[in-house]
Amino acid sequence: MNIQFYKYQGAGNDFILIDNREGIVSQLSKDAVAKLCDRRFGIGGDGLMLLENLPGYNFKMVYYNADGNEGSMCGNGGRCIVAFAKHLGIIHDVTNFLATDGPHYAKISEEGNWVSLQMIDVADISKDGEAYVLNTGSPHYVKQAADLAIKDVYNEGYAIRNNATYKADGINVNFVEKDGEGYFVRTFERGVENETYACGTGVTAVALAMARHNGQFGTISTPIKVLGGNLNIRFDNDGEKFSNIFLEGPAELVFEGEIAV
Ligand SMILES: N[C@H](CCC[C@H](N)C(=O)O)C(=O)O
Repeated sequence: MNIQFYKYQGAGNDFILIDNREGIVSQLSKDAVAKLCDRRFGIGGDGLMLLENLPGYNFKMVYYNADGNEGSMCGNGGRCIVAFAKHLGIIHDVTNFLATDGPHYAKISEEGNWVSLQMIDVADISKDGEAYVLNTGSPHYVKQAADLAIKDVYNEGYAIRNNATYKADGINVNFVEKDGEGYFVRTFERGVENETYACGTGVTAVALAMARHNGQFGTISTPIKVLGGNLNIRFDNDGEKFSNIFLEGPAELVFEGEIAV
């Protein structure tokens, strides 16, 4: 069977999107998703999403990592599926959709290529040595680093993601370095099992962890540079929890086509 797909990217984190409102895709096997996401044997992508109907919401986001496993929340994927919903005419400037970690509110620019996505509130941040560990919809490990541009993110990220603490459930590993008013971040992603060009829940985790680290309270805006572009995170920190967290950045349709599944 041939299905129509759309390829999106947000700061270089790229995704395959399928309009599944009519239920054309009933069951995607792990192998089928992995093949579609393969950059040589398929379309290529860090993940694949189905946009589905759900009463009470504009749509439901179903997210798979590139290895074919159903993933947890994906921030850049969330921004891309909002742009996709606008492209399909399902929404205009605001939306309320359901993802695996709960409801998400988002705002999209008139041109449809800039998305501000609300993320779940975060109260718990723990430490693993010097690193911070927190869940922003997906689990993240945040570690400060020097000379990040030349760091071996693959091997160091791989070693942390596969150590005794994290091997079973996996974790996304973010390295962060101060950069002007904000930060530069590189991420080894669980489920892709490689470094990606950007990770939305990851830069969100970094912004919160750095606010905790630096004892910053109130309303905070943190620009973050990643390999694939620039993102911004806005949030409130009252000392008890982080709320009104928004991940902001570009989301663009790259191409569309048909593929056999
Ligand atoms: N790229 C994603 C993260 C995907 C989460 C996935 N790697 C997992 O831990 O299941 C983002 O922009 O937030």
